Parts: sequence; C-alpha cells; structure tokens
Amino acid sequence: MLEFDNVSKSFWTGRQRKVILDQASFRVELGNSMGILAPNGTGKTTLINMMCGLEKPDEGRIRADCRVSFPLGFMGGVVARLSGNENVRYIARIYGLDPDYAEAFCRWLCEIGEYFDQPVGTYSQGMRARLNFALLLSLEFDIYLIDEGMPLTTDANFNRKAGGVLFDRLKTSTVVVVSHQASTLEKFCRSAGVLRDGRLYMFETLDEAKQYYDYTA
Ligand SMILES: Nc1ncnc2c1ncn2[C@@H]1O[C@H](COP(=O)(O)OP(=O)(O)OP(=O)(O)O)[C@@H](O)[C@H]1O
Repeated sequence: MLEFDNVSKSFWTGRQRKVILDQASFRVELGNSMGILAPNGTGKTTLINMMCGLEKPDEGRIRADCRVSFPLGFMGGVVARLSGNENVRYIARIYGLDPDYAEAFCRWLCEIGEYFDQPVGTYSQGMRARLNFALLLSLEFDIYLIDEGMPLTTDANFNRKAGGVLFDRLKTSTVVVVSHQASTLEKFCRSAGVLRDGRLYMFETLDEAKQYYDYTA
C-alpha cells in the first residue's frame, strides 16, 4: 500500500505560490493499478516524485509499506562517467539485489553491445532510455511508477521486448501512471484520478475519470 494523507505541495515562482497539490488523500492498493490524468505543467512529475521520496510534501504524510520504484525515466542515480554495467551493478547492490542477475538481465534487454561497458556519458538518448527501462525492470518492485508512459525510444524491437517484460511484470505488481492523455492509462489502469488546479479527484473507473477530465478541459 502507498498512502497520501492530507498532502499539500506548492512552489514559490518568485511572484506567486503555485499550488500543485492541496490536501490530497488517496491510497494505492497492491493489485489495483492506478492512473492520474493531469494537463501538462500542472504537477504530474512532482506527484510521482513525492510517491518515491524524491520530493518532500510541504504538509501531510506519505506512507508506503512496500517497495516503490524510482520513476521510469528518472536518470538521477546514474553516473555518466561509469559504464552501464557498473551503474547497474552498483544500483542493484543499493536495493539489496543480485548484481550478477541485474547485469545479465540488462545486457540482454538493452542490446547496446559493447556500449554496455562504456561510460553512460557516451550513450545516445535512446541508449540511455533503454538502459533506464532495463534497470527498472531488472529490480523487483511492488509498485512501479511511470511518468507519461514509455521512455522515448524509437527502437521498435526494444519497445516490443521491454513492453512484453513489463506486461508480464504487471501480472504480479502494481503500476501508477501519470499522463496528460487517457490513452496512456488504458493499457494499465482500471481506476484513475484527475489532478486539476491542485485538487485531486479520484474515480472508481478510468471511464469516469476520462469524462470528468474532458468535461473540465
Ligand atoms: N523546484 C521547483 N521550483 C519552482 N517551480 C517548480 C519546481 N518544480 C516544478 N515546478 C513547477 O511546478 C509545476 C509542475 O511541474 P511538474 O514538472 O510536476 O509538472 P508536469 O505536469 O510533470 O509537467 P510536464 O507535463 O510539462 O512534464 C510547473 O509549473 C513547474 O514549473
């Protein structure tokens, strides 16, 4: 379970306070993947970052009694001067997981050949995205956090392979996806919320959330 209890968050922009979340309470139960719809620039990344502790709330409490992933696409923990392999082994150790397994899995999924042993700083954007996705999937989490769907890779073969692994993983884990479009959520979620002007409205079904999102657009 991942729980937000009366959580508020805002940023000072220099001229005014921008409210991202105003006293939001909700729960993500294991086995019930959830989506959040929000227009661009209104707080999707901030919300997902709060779920995994990358961002602190101003008020309220965030609690998790299970393993919550870093967000898909987050490269903050990857060191550019170390190789993909060194990064993967180091991060696996931080999570208390088997570095040999993580290395073998990522080497297989990434398909970036000898670059896996080269510094990440030399990677193309697509290679970085593939390493990030492979790393996330090599680690076993109870809740996977996805910001705006898949990473931006144009490699259809990789997307098919990684997508297959992700769907298999979702049979035994839970996902939280934030996106500005409902079609991204359709693949993963039954229930959804809508974030508008700092207020989070939760709905039992994605259809209800979609209707409210379109109605208030
Ligand atoms: N550290 C910060 N200081 C000030 N403002 C911030 C900070 N972080 C985010 N913001 C502002 O908060 C708002 C929400 O940002 P966030 O990145 O969470 O939105 P988003 O919905 O993910 O955006 P996008 O759809 O463009 O990716 C934006 O206006 C952003 O400029």
